[in-house]
Amino acid sequence: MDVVTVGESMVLFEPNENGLIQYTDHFKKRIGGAESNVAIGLSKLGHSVSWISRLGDDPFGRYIYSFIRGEGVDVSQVKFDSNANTGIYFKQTGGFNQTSIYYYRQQSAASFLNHNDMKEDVISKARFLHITGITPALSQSCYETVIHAIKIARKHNVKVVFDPNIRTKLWDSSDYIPILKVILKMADFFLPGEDELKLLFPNEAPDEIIAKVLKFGVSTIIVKNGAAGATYHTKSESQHVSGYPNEHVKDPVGAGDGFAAGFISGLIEDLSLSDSVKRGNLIGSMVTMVHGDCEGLPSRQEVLGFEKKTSDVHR
Ligand SMILES: Nc1ncnc2c1ncn2[C@@H]1O[C@H](COP(=O)(O)OP(=O)(O)O)[C@@H](O)[C@H]1O
Ligand SMILES: O=C(O)C(=O)C[C@H](O)[C@H](O)COP(=O)(O)O
Repeated sequence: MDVVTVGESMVLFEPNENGLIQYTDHFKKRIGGAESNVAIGLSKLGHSVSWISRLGDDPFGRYIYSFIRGEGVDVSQVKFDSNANTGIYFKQTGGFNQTSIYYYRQQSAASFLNHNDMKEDVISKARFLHITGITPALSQSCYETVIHAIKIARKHNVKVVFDPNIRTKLWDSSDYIPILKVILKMADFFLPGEDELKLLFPNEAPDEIIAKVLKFGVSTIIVKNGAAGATYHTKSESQHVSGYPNEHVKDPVGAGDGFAAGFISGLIEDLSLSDSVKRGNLIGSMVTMVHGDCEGLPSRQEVLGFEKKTSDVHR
């Protein structure tokens, strides 16, 4: 495997028409989940990736399983649990030009992930382990699972990519600060949004934060900044890589995961850091143009077509 990732996926319900959920009668059923978004993105770019998770033994679980498997992701490490439900969530994008997320995922099947679900022979053979800050927010056993997976990765020189994906609705107050810092200190690549850096290091200057994180042992920090692109920092250089602003943003959710898929894909192909960030920016931008968290993740041909676009109609 090129990449292994672990985390929860949920069925996502989104109003069929622009409007507030309170007044909506019809919903479109989709799927979401940061780690499976990244897995699907990598698979569509031609890489081998395994997604580890737990799903309820229910129709939603089977729908998610088939969808992710259908995108070419290895799901051999996914377990069905007959004693817990698959998580769901609702997304309101229409209305007042603000996206709101409502989770129904407490005690979900994925919140019962435990360290026995992490197989050394699976993780040790990968080049990268992708971890987000969502999984440790789900339960104590999920937190321990993530730490266990990272320890296996480090033992076998598998590089750890950490996206903090801070979801304040999943945490009690600012509990995420010490917990996500434990993970950060074990990571090789750190992919925060600019806003997330401020949440993790309140009242500290950006330069000081970068210096501190590099001292933790993280080799590369990539700070994402929406349409503006992203800036990467290593011990020896800092460089801003311009984004791909577009006038067709339909849904911003999933851009960060698209970025992660593009960036990791660049690393797998031994592109330079700058070109890997550029690919992340491109895919992040493409994801925003399509409704849904993962439906805008492009294939390799679509990436090339987008870069060389000469016409709006392809026939
Ligand atoms: N409106 C946008 N236009 C173009 N590119 C975007 C836009 N929003 C996000 N992106 C791309 O996706 C990346 C990740 O998005 P961002 O919103 O910064 O991350 P996160 O969701 O993790 O906070 C950005 O660095 C950028 O490359
Ligand atoms: O919220 C959660 O728990 C999820 O996993 C659902 C979403 O699919 C990702 O959060 C999208 O993440 P971004 O790419 O950062 O927008």
